[in-house]
Amino acid sequence: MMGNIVKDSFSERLAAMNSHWKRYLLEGKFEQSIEFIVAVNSLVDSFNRLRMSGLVRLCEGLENDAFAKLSTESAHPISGGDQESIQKKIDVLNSTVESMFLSQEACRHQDGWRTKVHIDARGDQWIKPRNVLVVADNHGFDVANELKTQLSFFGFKIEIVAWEDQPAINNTPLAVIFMGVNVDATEQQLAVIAHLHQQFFSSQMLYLGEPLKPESIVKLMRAGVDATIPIKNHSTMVLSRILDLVQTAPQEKSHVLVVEDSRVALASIERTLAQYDIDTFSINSPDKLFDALEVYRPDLILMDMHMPKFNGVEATRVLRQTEAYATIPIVYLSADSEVSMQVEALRLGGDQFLMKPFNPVLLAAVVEAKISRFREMQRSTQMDGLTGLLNHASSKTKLAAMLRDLPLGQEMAIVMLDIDHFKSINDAYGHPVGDLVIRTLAYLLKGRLRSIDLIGRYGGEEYIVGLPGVDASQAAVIIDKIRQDFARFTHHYAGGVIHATFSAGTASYPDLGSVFEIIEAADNALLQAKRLGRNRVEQYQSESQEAVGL
Ligand SMILES: Nc1nc2c(ncn2[C@@H]2O[C@H](COP(=O)(O)OP(=O)(O)OP(=O)(O)O)[C@@H](O)[C@H]2O)c(=O)[nH]1
Repeated sequence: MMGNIVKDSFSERLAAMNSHWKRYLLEGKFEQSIEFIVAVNSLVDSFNRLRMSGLVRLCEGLENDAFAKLSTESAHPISGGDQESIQKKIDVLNSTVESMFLSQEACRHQDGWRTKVHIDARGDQWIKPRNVLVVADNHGFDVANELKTQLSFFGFKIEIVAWEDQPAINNTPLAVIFMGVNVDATEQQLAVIAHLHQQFFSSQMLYLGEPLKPESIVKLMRAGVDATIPIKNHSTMVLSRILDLVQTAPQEKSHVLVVEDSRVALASIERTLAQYDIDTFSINSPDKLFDALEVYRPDLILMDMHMPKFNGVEATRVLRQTEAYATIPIVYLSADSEVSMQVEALRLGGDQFLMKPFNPVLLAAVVEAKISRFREMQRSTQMDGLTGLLNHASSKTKLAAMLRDLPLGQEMAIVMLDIDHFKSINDAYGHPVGDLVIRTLAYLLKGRLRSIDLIGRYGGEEYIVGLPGVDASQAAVIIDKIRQDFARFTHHYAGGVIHATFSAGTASYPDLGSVFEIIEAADNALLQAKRLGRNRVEQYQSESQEAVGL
């Protein structure tokens, strides 16, 4: 299960943190306390990647307390009172994680990549149950109800309560949305926010209100609000925030290629990076660099400056001449403190210089920061700015990779979708309203399809979807449900409301063998859907070369 992959990536870190703390309690050594702090820090990072802001805060509270009490070498073992204070925070963290994942597992239906996906194309598997709590007053009820209607199209269960009511909720909500329609939050409302924040620590807290003054925003944040959203933006911003929460896929592990000829230095680098869950592959000479890059495909190279044959800067200059490695981050390690040499090394293509012996916390922080910026940069070239979906080129590349990695015997459907008469929407209501419709369909697809599915913006008002484990006719059923809901969806804009529809065509592997053929066939089925009157889904059938409609 995808949920388990997410859980495993940090449950291992949580277990490591607990075991470091137990070891410290037994022996009370300074080094063990540092290992414990490093493990807490790695857990913060893990929750950060998963955007679990509540758990991040809980962990940071523990980290700060641990730093304050454990970082003085002469203070060890620390007093019983200090141990108890840290223990309490660890207990709260453990029980919050446990209760949160028990409730999430109960309502999660996502399947993993390599498991056979059991398709019930009629069923509710495709509408993921998610609950959102909305807190509103009389002025906000209209907006809250409108939000409820909109979010329910995306498969959310919304409960609206008044500010003064106590919500009777058993499961932690994915998000709590506070409506502050007319004025700044009152002291009582801030108290309600703080109370719900304490009760649902891991939920995303959003405040939807009039444009707020910075001091009002600070007050809300102190009470536990994660983000404030101007009310006029609500339909797009709230949807995108909430869909981001349910779409967060586990971050891929970071991979670092270490080029280092000293065995001692290498062992220490590998141990440090492993503690941060960073994978390493090591070579002892730069002449093996290209072979290693080819097989390992790292996100960063950690390179010793002084090695036999040729040095780190020369190796970097060679690498930078190859297009594939022109931007990969390179961090040098060196015992040489001469500034002019460091400046020259950076000028010739390196990204950062770290001194040996290195500080483990700093090494891991530099490696993670560089990798995350590198990935962000790669992402921005792969993503469409308006919708946050994959763009045309990367959709095709990813679909080819999905087909290549498809488990033996599994089908995969590709769907082409196109909004109907979109030109006339633009002409009648203007480009920004057209953009809103484009974005809403993107959100609807993101909200309704699984996180293993591929969703791309193929052209202006055209989308491409890849559904592993699904054949063309099952895909047609799934997309047809989304089509019906999209046609009913009310798009709100400054001048009123409009409705829009889309047409779609489906085709699948193994009826057709290559991504190119499947896309072409799905596109033909889409054209057929347009010819037959639009607002419908057609399925490509290879035998008759005729598209079959639903
Ligand atoms: N608002 C907006 N419009 C876009 C964008 N990209 C493309 N378009 C417009 O989308 C329209 C596409 O129109 P057509 O390809 O003629 O098709 P259509 O009007 O949707 O008609 P059918 O597809 O035949 O139902 C063009 O007017 C483009 O200018 C975008 O990012 N935003």
